[in-house]
Amino acid sequence: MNAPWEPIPSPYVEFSREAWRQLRANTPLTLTQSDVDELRGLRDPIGIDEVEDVYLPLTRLLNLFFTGDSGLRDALSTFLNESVRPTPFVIGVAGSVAVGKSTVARLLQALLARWPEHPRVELVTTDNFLYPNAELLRRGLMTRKGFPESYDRRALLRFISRIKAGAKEQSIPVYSHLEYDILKGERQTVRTPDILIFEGINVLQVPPTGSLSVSDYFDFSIYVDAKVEHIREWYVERFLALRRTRFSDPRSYFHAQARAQSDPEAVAFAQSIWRETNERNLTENILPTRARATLVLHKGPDHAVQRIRLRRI
Ligand SMILES: Nc1ncnc2c1ncn2[C@@H]1O[C@H](COP(=O)(O)OP(=O)(O)O)[C@@H](O)[C@H]1O
Ligand SMILES: CC(C)(COP(=O)(O)O)[C@@H](O)C(=O)NCCC(=O)O
Repeated sequence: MNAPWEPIPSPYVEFSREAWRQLRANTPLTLTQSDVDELRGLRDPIGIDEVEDVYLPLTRLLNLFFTGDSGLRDALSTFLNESVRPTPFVIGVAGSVAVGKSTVARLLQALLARWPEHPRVELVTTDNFLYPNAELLRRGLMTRKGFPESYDRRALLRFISRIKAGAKEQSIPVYSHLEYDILKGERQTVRTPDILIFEGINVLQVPPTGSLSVSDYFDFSIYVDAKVEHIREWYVERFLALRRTRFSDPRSYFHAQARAQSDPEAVAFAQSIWRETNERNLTENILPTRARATLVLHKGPDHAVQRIRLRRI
């Protein structure tokens, strides 16, 4: 019998950025710096070198997994003695608020769509499935936005299971960061793609016992990781940048507040939203899901990916 202190082998293999970039093989660079500038989030300094070092090897790996999927489908077809049709390959992208998930997701969408095997790549963010503010207020959840209970989990599950079941198209709600709410009367149409990227803080959440969760439908998942103290800084810096830009739009939820607050008051306000909502959610709900990801991208203090961990078992 093994002694209780014997270590459990890690399911991951870890790469430095230098080692990972060698795995690009001959994957061509299909984006320019100005494409990257359009795709990156506010205050995300990502450059073309990072696309080459980190994201080209990653798209090569994803393409290999995508192609390998047809082998499993053939096995199932043989077993069932009927043809099993392809379903969209679903990639989950998880991680804290302000860690830069949306840049990763948009870059992957642009890069993967340039491969001939899977030209149709859709990107859906889970904020579209948040309850509207009126419902969050009714449930006493307005300061818990982003926590698992602030999402319509049945709608999330219905969406992803219909995608996998081959529904031609679906209409889903639309969340606006500007208005900080679900938009009344607006819908996004999602046509069943070759690849679906499903991005959101809680996509790797485990379901309550006995039920399914969206991650049960993932073919691959990515956790975007960084130290909590770095993400906190990024959140506050981004809040201040938004205050100088998007919050000046009268439609912005934070418009009146941004005008009334002094600079130090704005910093204290951003720090309090971070502390009371986002950091709590990170430590209680998001970070514990990291161990479930197929791949972990670890960012350093300058936002750049430094280390990559890939599940090999
Ligand atoms: N209050 C806000 N107003 C306008 N845009 C915002 C606001 N908060 C976040 N965003 C934008 O929404 C996107 C998603 O942000 P977030 O959920 O924190 O994820 P991440 O930073 O990991 O991509 C980012 O592009 C960010 O710039
Ligand atoms: C909308 C979010 C919950 C992110 O949602 P996601 O797309 O990751 O499901 C987050 O950006 C947010 O607004 N959090 C609430 C606290 C805050 O204002 O930062």
